[in-house]
This record gives sequence, C-alpha cells and structure tokens, in this order.
Amino acid sequence: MAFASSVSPSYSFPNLSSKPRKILTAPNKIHHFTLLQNTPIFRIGCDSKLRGRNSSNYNISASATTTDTLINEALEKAQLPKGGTWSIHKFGGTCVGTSERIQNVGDIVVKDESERKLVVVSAMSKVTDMMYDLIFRAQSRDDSYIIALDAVLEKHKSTAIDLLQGDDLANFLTRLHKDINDLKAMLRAIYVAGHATESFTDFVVGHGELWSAQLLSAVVRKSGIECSWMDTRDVLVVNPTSTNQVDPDYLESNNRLEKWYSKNKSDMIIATGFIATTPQNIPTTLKRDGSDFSAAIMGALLEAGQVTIWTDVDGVYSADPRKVNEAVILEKLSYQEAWEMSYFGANVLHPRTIIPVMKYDIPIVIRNIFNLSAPGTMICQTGDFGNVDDQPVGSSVKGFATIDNLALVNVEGTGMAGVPGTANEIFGAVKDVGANVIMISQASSEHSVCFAVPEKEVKAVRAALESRFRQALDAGRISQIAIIPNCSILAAVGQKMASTPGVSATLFNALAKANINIRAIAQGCSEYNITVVVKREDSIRALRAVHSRFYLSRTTIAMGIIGPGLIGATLLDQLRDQTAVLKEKFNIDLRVMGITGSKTMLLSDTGVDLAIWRDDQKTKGEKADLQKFENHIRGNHFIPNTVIVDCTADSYVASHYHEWLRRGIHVITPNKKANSGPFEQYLKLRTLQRQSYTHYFYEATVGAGLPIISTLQGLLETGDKILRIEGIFSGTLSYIFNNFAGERAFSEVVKEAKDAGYTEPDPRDDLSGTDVARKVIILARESGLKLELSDIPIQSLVPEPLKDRSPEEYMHQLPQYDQDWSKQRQEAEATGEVLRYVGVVDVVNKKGTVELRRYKKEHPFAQLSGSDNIIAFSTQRYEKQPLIVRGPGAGAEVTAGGVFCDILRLASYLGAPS
Ligand SMILES: NC(=O)C1=CN([C@@H]2O[C@H](COP(=O)(O)OP(=O)(O)OC[C@H]3O[C@@H](n4cnc5c(N)ncnc54)[C@H](OP(=O)(O)O)[C@@H]3O)[C@@H](O)[C@H]2O)C=CC1
Ligand SMILES: N[C@@H](CC=O)C(=O)O
Ligand code: NA
Repeated sequence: MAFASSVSPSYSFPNLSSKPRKILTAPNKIHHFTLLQNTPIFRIGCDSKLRGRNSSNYNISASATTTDTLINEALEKAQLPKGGTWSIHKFGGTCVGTSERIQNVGDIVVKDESERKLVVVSAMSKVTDMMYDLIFRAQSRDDSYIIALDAVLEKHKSTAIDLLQGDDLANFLTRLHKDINDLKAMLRAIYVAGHATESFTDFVVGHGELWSAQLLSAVVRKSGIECSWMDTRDVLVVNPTSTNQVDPDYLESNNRLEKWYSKNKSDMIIATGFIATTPQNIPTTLKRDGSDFSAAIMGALLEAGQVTIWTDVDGVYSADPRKVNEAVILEKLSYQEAWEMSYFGANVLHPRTIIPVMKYDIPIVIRNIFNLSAPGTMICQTGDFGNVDDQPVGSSVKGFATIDNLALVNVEGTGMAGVPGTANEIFGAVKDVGANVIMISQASSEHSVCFAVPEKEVKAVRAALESRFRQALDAGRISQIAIIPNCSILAAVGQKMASTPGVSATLFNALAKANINIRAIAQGCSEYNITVVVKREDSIRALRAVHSRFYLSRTTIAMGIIGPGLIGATLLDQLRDQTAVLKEKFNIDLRVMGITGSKTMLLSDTGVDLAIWRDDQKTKGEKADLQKFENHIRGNHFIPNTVIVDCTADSYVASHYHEWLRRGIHVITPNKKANSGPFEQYLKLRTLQRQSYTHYFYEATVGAGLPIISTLQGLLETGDKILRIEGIFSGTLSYIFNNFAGERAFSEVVKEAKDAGYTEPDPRDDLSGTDVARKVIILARESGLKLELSDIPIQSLVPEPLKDRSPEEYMHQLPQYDQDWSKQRQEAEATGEVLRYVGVVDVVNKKGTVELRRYKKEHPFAQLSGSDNIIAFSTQRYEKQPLIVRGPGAGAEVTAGGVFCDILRLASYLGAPS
C-alpha cells in the first residue's frame, strides 16, 4: 500500500527527541493509530489488544470508520521534512526598515542555496513602537490614535507600492485595509473602555509582523520562487510563566506546524516573528526581542541545519566596542559562552533564544546585513572549536563585559560563622525589597558575605538588612552592614577557562599592572566566568586592561611625551622608525597618544602619526594644559598601560611624578630634577615606586644612554657594596676639555658643545657644575646616601658676572674670559697634565664632590674624546680594578636612545617577550 512506501523512515514525528524515529507499519491491516505517550514509537497497526484499552495512553486512537481520514492526515504530516535541509533566517526590524531593505532581504534569502528555508521577520523598524503607541493613545482616550493609525497604514501602503505590482499589490492592500479597519474597531473599544487587556495589546502590536511577513513573501514570489507566509499564531503555542515570560509548548506547536505545513507545503516559508498563541488560541507575543526566540523555536521544531540571525553588527564582540576600540568580532562562541556574555549586556542573543537550538546542536550565526563580507559569529557546541589544548592561554577568555552603577553590600560579623540560615536571612531580606542580587561572594571563614546590587536598590537593601539584623547588630554578632557605592562588575567569559590554568592569574595581573584595585571576586562553579568588582571610575580602564592583556599585544603602551625639544623630538623620530619592528618582532605596541610642550599640545585618541607630528602640532595643536594632557593619556583611549615620558628639564613637570605614579602612570625621564631635588620628595617618590606596580625609570639622567643607573642598581641588588663612584659625568664638560687643546678659544668650544646638543637648555647648568652635581646626587642617593644638592661643594666655571645673565648674554660675553682659560690650560700642559671636570661619590665617607682637576696625560680620564663620559665604580667586588663604563654621555641620539631603552624595559616588565 501506498502508505508504507510513501513514509520515509527518516521522517520524525511529533516528539521532540532529536533522532529520527523508526516507523513500524502493518500494510493492509490498518485499524487504528496509536501514539504511545512517553515512547518514541508511532504505531500503526491492528493490534486488537491495544484497542479500547488504556486509552489515556494514546494521543491518537481511531476506529476503522475514521481510518481513511487519519491515513490522509498521517500522510500529510509525514510530508513535513525535518533536519539539516532547513535553514532558518531571522531579520530584525532594521533589516526590513524600508522597501529597499525588504527587497535586499528578499535577495539574500533567494540566494541562500539551502534546500528549504524558513525566514522569520520582525515588524518594520519603529512599527512595534507605533503599535504600542496606538494602544497608549487609545486607552488614554486620546483621539489622535486615529491619525497615528493612518501613519501606520501609510507606512505599509507606500512600502507595498514601492515593492509590489498588479495582483500582489492589490491582495496586500486589501488585507492591509481590512486589518486597519479591524484595528480601528478594536482601538475604538479600547478608547471607550479606557483600558487594553494584555491579549488585546498583543493582538494589536503583532500586526507589524503580519504585514512585513506578507510583504517579504510577495517580494520573494516576484523572483519566481514559490513561497508561503506563516502567521505564527497558527503554529507557535506558548504558556505564560510566573516571571512574565513564555515557555513554548513544543509538542503542541509541532502538531500545529505539521498541520499548517500539510496545507502550505513549500520549501520557502516567511514567518512572523514575535507573535504566538496561547493553548486557548488567544494571540500573545514572545515579549521583547521575541523574533530571535521565534527563529530559535522554529529551528528546533524543524531540527534545522542552521539559524542565522541578521542584524546590524558584524557579530559578537570580545567587549563593548564603544568602550574598547580594539574589541574584535568573535568567530565562534559556545552556547554557554553566549549565555554568559548576554547576561552581561553584550550584544548577543537573549539567553532564552539559545535554549531551543542547543537541544539539537543547531548553530546560530549572527551576521550583519549591512556588511555581507563579514562572516559573523557562530554560536555552537564547543566540539566544533578544534583542539583546545593547542591554543594559548590568551584564547581561553572569549569576552569581557561590565555592569556599572552597582553597590557592594558587606555583611560582616563573627556571629555569622557556622550559623546555618544566615545567608537565607540576608537574601530573604534582599528579596523582600525586590532587589536583584547580581553577584555574591563569601570566603570560607564565613565572617562576611558580600554581594552586589544595583545602586538604586541599595538604600532599601540596607534598611531591610538593618531591620532584619537589628538584634544581631545590637548584640555585636554582626559588626556592620557596610555599603560600598560606585562599583562596577567586570566579567571575563570563556568556556576554556575551566580547563586552562593561569587564566585568573593573567586577569588579576593585568588589573594589578593597570593599578586597579579589586574589591570582590566571584567565579561561577562552571568556571566559565570570573567576576570582579572594581571602582566605578576604574571600570572602563579595567575592561581595557584585561581586554588588551588577552587580545592585544601583551604590551600595548599609551605614551605621553612632554617636551618635544631636542631629546623629545629625537625620541619621537626613533619611535617612528622602530615601532613597526617592535610590534612585529617583539609584540610591543607603542602608541604616542599626546605630545606637549610648554605652550602647545597635540592629543590623539588613536595615536599620533609620528611621520607628521611636527606639522600636526602646528595645525591641530591646542593650548598646553598638563592636567588635560594627563587625563587624556590616562583615560581617553583604549590602552590600559600608560607612561609619561618627561623630556623637559623642568622642576614643575617633575613635581607631578608622584601623583602620576600614584594613579598608575609609569614615568620615564632623562630629567634630573626629581631625583636631585629635595631629598624628602625623592624619598617619597622612590618609596611609592617600590610599593606599587608602577615603574619609574631614569637611566638617561646620568651618562645619557650609557648603562650607569642600571649598572649601579645591578651591583646593589646583587649585594655588592659601593665604595666610591668617580668619573667624568658631563658630556658637555668632557667635550669642552677634550677639545680645548690650544687650537680654538674656550668660548668657541663651548659653542660647539651647545650646537652639538650636549648642553642643558641653559649651558650654565653644565658650566656651573650643577649638572654634574645633580648626577653625583642621583648616584649618591641610589647608593644609599641621604645627600641634598646643597651638601655638595661645587666648583663653578661660570664667571661670577655672567651668573645672572640670560643664556644668550652668557654665550655672547663668554669670549671675554677666553684669556683666563688659555692661561689655566697652558699651566696644566706645562706639567704634562690636562684639565678634567670630575664628580666623586665617596660612599664610605658619605659625601660628594664636584671639581675641576688636573690629570696626567696617561690617566684614563685624559684619554677621552668627544662627549665621552667615564664612570669608575669601586666596590667590594671591584676593589682593586674598578668597574668602568665609558662612552658618549651626551647628545640627542644617545640620550633619546637611553630613554627608548627605558621604554622597552617597561614593556618587558609588563610582560613583553625577551
Ligand atoms: N642633551 C643631552 O645630551 C642630554 C639631555 N638630558 C636631559 O634631557 C632633557 C631635555 O633636554 P633637551 O631636549 O636638550 O632640552 P630642550 O630645551 O631642547 O627641550 C626642552 C623641552 O621641554 C619643553 N618644556 C619646558 N618646560 C615645559 C613645561 N613646563 N611643560 C611642558 N613642556 C616643557 C620645551 O617646550 P617649549 O619649547 O614649548 O617650551 C621643550 O620642548 C633635560 O632634562 C636634559 O637634562 C639628559 C641627558 C643628556
Ligand atoms: N648636559 C648634560 C647632558 C646629559 O646629562 C651633559 O653635558 O652631560
Ligand atoms: Na645612563
């Protein structure tokens, strides 16, 4: 008989278990059908023993007289194919917002090569709001609902006129006018009653989807493809839940789908999103974002191969792209990850959308209708992710999200430990005021429970807790109910976190390095989520810090350069030439976010273009403002690590280091003012540096790019004892005395040193010996001496009358003193000696000296050339033969290079590979 052969065993029947069920047939002897409850067996046969017995077990039973009808029904039902041949698409309101967009959607679905397609559409954008507004106006007895209804009519009429012609247009308009008339009558009833029931409201608002589905199906038919449209109220049956949501009744929906399909057989179905029906056939909706849910349910009912949710973003981002510029689109997410991300407000599906498809392992793909080249994000089982063990720790976290405007409530007291029911009491009180607990944390000591609630609910929560625990508070069993306002939650989500050691360490490390304090921690037992509570003001920075740690190069550093003078500008040029290499080879990503001088500054949100910063400073520069500059470098971009590089010689700029370090900004400088300024301030700075995760590097303050500070620190840190540091610390004075050999006048050689960029901005800082004294102080303090600059006797080479002149006048009048200098030089030469300006740190006797001395021509100090510095460390280990560092100790390139080295040292402290 035809029945047996026409029913393919691959078809499944009204039952939601995932595998196709086998069909048992008994050809020629069909007397009744039995669907055994709770068994996946659809029995067709004449088993007389079953007839009339246990009828409550049978969903379908029939006598022989109705056999023909039932056979026909069964045949029709069996013809609803299920499985991977179905592709489900869902288009939201913006996707069908205009006639062009509806046409575009039509083109997309026609092009989909799947064997069978079911397309779920939302109402045209804004239409659902317009429909709710109609209800609002009508029940407020506002006559304007009639005009508003006309606008709804007009919108759909003009869209239809744009898209359709002939009979298609006429049919659509006839239905539209009829619907509008019905709505008019219904709204009139609402107007008179001054009230709309929920089902009336649902009936009215659902029209947007009815019209868009009809429009789209007519558009698809225009292209010659057979297409049915489905009013999903005929199919989707849902039950309301106590939480104002709805639960699909899959069994009944499946029955109705089979029935619907038997009358509308088609491989292309356009279905309404959002709307459904109750078991009593009362129109209802799937609530906000319900169209996604519709698509997922239809996907499950058809056991589809894929559900594609079309939207206006490229997919699911690793973090909110409005907060993290460098957020990336995630290629794949597991169902659980999507779940976690959506809870934290990421632009993912509502968790309920995932439930139906998860059951059948149906992937959901989120795609951008406005960017078809973007592959989108696929949400599927983790099994499809490849070998997780091959992937680095960094890939174990998929995304990050924050929730702001929270308060932490901390209930604390010794009387809580080991007392069953305390948590129940606490959360019972919270529930009584209707507050939503977003995170809970309790350490096993049980002395405190801490939880986060929305800030706006915390007042009520506190009052409820104080009242509930009045007695315990009075008795001291609970010591306090503390509220910490202005908090945010930061969550890291990733399924592989569960099996990857080191993820939380990396996360906490990133936060520590960005100087962000964690106030509370919680981790879901699934380990898919680590949640931390941070200060509200740190929320975005924390998000950027962790995101960049897992997604960007390990060491992306935002830099602010102060003082684009000789050294600063040279540094910027070196950075320009080297950043690409650093990024490529060492994964170090350096971005200059701002440059400021004393008058103008240049700020950028994404990074200054170092090829044209000089021009940009002129054309786009603004008035310099150090506070604004700091705020910009620290806060206005997506990079968590920040460093300010001070290339000035300014004490005022240096006075900010402490505050910058305190705020988590690393400081790098060739400026000697901070380390040679008042000892108290120096100590404060160094103490803070040692206590925090922020770094302060100043290698170029002594010997420019030569490794002086780092050598000294290395000796000290490895336990050597410094006895004496002696040397030529001034590049300028070295150059001058190396070149003042009788051919040129002293003033000429000073000018050469200045022109070569060896001198301080004011050359008298060098000639007066102050610059050398500062270096001596820096090294002395580094060696543990508590010296002030004023403790060092300095032999100045600046003639007394020129001390208070301007730098220009000084240079101008210097030739007057050339004779005196020639005399001094000749006197030295006569005894086979040369003049050298030296500095000494006498650690043993706790003093420093700075003076002009004579050295025999054979002495190493007499062998220098150019701007060479030479520094001899006499230590316990290097007692007989001092450790000597020698080389050019001034000049733009070497000094900028020294500063650059400090920047790379910072990068390596932040985790850059060596
Ligand atoms: N030259 C060398 O060989 C070495 C130099 N150094 C140190 O490097 C530093 C820079 O020297 P150099 O480049 O020669 O000096 P320059 O005079 O060439 O540059 C100084 C820069 O600092 C800026 N500046 C000054 N005051 C302020 C302020 N209050 N706020 C913002 N910017 C300010 C100036 O900007 P504007 O023009 O707008 O006023 C200028 O851009 C000095 O501390 C020096 O000791 C260290 C080792 C070696
Ligand atoms: N002016 C200084 C520059 C380095 O600190 C010098 O001459 O050494
Ligand atoms: Na140095």
